[in-house]
Amino acid sequence: MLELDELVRDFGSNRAVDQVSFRVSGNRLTGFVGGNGAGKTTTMRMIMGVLAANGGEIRWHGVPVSAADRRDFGYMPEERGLYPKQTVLSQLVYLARLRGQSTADARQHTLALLERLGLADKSAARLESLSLGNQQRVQIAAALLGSPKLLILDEPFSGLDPHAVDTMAELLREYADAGVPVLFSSHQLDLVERLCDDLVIMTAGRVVAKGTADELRHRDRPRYHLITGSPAGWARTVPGVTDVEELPDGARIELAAEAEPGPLLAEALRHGPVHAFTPLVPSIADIYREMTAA
Ligand SMILES: Nc1ncnc2c1ncn2[C@@H]1O[C@H](COP(=O)(O)OP(=O)(O)OP(=O)(O)O)[C@@H](O)[C@H]1O
Repeated sequence: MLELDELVRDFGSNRAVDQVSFRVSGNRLTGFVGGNGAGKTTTMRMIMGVLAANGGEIRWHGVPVSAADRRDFGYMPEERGLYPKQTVLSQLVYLARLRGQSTADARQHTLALLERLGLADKSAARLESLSLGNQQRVQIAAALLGSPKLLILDEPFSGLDPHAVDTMAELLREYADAGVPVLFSSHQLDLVERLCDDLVIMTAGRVVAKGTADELRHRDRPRYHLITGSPAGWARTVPGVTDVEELPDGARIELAAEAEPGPLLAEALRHGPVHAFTPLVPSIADIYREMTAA
């Protein structure tokens, strides 16, 4: 498990990362979201040791992370950084060898990864001759070389077509299932919703929400959509109801955190037929908007 404990980073007078604490656990995909300039990349760079922290601690399996630990971390940096003029295969084999693999293993592993990422026919091509999405896939392959014990991926899905997104999502799930903690940043909230087990939301350098996706979805007061065929303003008088948004055919109703929906439904039935009574669970995008609203 990776733990960030009160991490701080300043650029001059700008505190880009402000007392950031969260965990990235094995068997979990952790989505890292936040607006432009929220501090995600800076946090990831500190995890990788590319940037020093001004305060706080990063622990790997309970002890401060070392340079040797970081050599086992797979990293896809925001600035990408492979060589445009070199062929795909030669630079990936070179990187795998830097991670300690023999040439034969490096080649075999690289070819298997390229096959998996749909790039088998591009292995002899120069990186710069590939489409942007395919260059992105090569960057992903670079992060997965060797047997990474942790994956830190800065916007791994940007620029990928839907099939590549699915392949990438499957691949990340396999790493997580094998016990590799995965932290990935993304602005694609639908994708984060679909993929992640845990979520960290940052705004202006601070973590404003974190937890399992389910915890965050059910953190708020429960809300229900009631359809009765006529405005349900009467719901305001039901014990436990904290807010009613009347609709032409019913209402959207909020209950107090601990309130049960039974009395509300019973009262609705007393007023006439009930066509629907549905819990309204916020999406990750709803939660994100609420947590990052100025
Ligand atoms: N090398 C640097 N020098 C000065 N300021 C920096 C540097 N790197 C980042 N910053 C500042 O730190 C803050 C956080 O930036 P960061 O790139 O970490 O955000 P981010 O959440 O990754 O944003 P995005 O989603 O746009 O990539 C911003 O105010 C940014 O301008």
